[in-house]
Amino acid sequence: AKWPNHVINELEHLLVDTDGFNDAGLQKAITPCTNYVSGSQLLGRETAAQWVRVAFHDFVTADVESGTGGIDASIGFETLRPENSGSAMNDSLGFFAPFVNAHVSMADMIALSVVMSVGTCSAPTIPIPLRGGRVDATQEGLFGVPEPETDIDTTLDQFSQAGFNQSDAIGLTVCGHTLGSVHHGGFPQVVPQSAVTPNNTGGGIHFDATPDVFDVDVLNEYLEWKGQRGGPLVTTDNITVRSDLRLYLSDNNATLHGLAESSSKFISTCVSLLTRMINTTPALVPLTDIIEPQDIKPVNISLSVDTTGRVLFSGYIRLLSTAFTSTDQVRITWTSRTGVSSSAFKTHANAVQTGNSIFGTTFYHFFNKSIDPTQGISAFKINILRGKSVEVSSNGGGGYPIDDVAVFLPHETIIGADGTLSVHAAVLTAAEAQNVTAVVSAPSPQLGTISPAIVKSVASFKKNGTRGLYTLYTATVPPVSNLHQTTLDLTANARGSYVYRDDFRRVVVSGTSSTENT
Ligand code: HEM
Repeated sequence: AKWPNHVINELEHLLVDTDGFNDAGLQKAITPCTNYVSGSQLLGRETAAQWVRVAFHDFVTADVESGTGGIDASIGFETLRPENSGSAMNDSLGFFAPFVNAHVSMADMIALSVVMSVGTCSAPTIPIPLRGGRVDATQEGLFGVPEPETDIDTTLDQFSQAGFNQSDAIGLTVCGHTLGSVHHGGFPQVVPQSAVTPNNTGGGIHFDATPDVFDVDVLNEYLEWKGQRGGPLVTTDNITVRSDLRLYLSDNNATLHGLAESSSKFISTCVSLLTRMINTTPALVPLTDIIEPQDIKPVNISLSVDTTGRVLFSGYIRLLSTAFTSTDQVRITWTSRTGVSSSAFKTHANAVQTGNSIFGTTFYHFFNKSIDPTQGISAFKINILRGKSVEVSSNGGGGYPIDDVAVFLPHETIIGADGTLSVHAAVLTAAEAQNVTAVVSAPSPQLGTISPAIVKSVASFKKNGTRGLYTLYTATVPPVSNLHQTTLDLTANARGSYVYRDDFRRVVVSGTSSTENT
């Protein structure tokens, strides 16, 4: 996919920037994999396991024949149903909510969290391919999550409606139940009060000896009848709630014996089943290509127009250690507004900071360059210099596009005492803009779910002075919830039906305060 693809760039960021500079903050929640991010460690709960369970509960009420349900975050509206009991649902959606924005749906967060959990809680890393583009439901969906009490025929019917046959259902369940526990708190009919101890106040009993590792242990312990013997849903005294045992025995353990052939057979089957699970979405929801870690990634690239009318071009180039080293140098070259190249149109990006990820080390390079506004800029290329060799990254040929006609100025946003925003933009005067507007996308609370809805509104800009070759514009935006997740797409309609855009900009940059002057 050509840059910029905001969905892919955002999800790639959450997946790859997991530590150090520009850490997106997702992986830390499950590091180490025993961690519980939503409360006391003494509860015996595990965030990584919760994330996988949430995805299962969202997915399994899909009706693939009619093309409804699946991973669509409808689970947020369904947390009061007995079939979704336990703390996993609201813990997870509550943790994901601050990550949601105009291009990151809650449904994509649910899918991404499975990839993150399985990838983080395995060594070597088990990679589940991630696609993006899921759309959030606006209301609850069908019932139909199998419960410990559910009889085997109903359970298999529920999986079948979601597109999973008997051996898929057995496989997916044993794959899920390699992580985490069944808790007395939530499932007292399965786990007795005696499991509750001062260090395990939620009364969790593991499915296998390694509840924080995505591995074949659960299966081996069950088949060899040792350790946790498959866990509480196999071994509980309450026969009615031995749902895993009923499921595993429904084909006389044939599926499980097949999976137990080797650890790699187990892992590859789990990858395939979990991939199908997270890619089960309502019909007509097209998913993106598989999101690969980008070796070379432009990050936070933006233009600004300063008070003297200078155009400032800035951003980061992130290199990944899978293809580059810390000593590789980065140079940016660009073409003018009309597409002309010049040896003068270049700048260095200096190595600033690094981070780590399951995909390698990230090397961030920063640049901030003043551009001659009479020449402007329309596209840039990234040159990586190693010794005498130069690798040019040109976004598939034409360069990375950047629009210098319409420029949003997030550093100049002013927040009034009542939360009203005054936002600013600069549009090249020569373009003779007729109409400057912005769509503001604010993740906002909605009734019935902890997951935010993206509320969109349109702001109309008015002329407000000039800066060099640019005309300044300003608009008023009513108070938004979640200011730091709110983004704006600026559009200037100009002479000759040209349309200029500055898309997916944060309305404020962190650190912006109401005292900043315009
Ligand atoms: C017949 C099907 C299933 C039933 C009846 C079932 C039931 C349960 C129950 C009762 C718990 C305990 C939750 C708690 O105490 O918080 C649990 C935990 C879990 N389940 Fe399932 N499950 C099924 C299938 C699956 C599948 C297909 C997956 C994922 C692919 C999955 C993933 C998990 C995970 C990761 C946990 C641990 C959660 C934690 O530690 O907080 N389950 N399951």
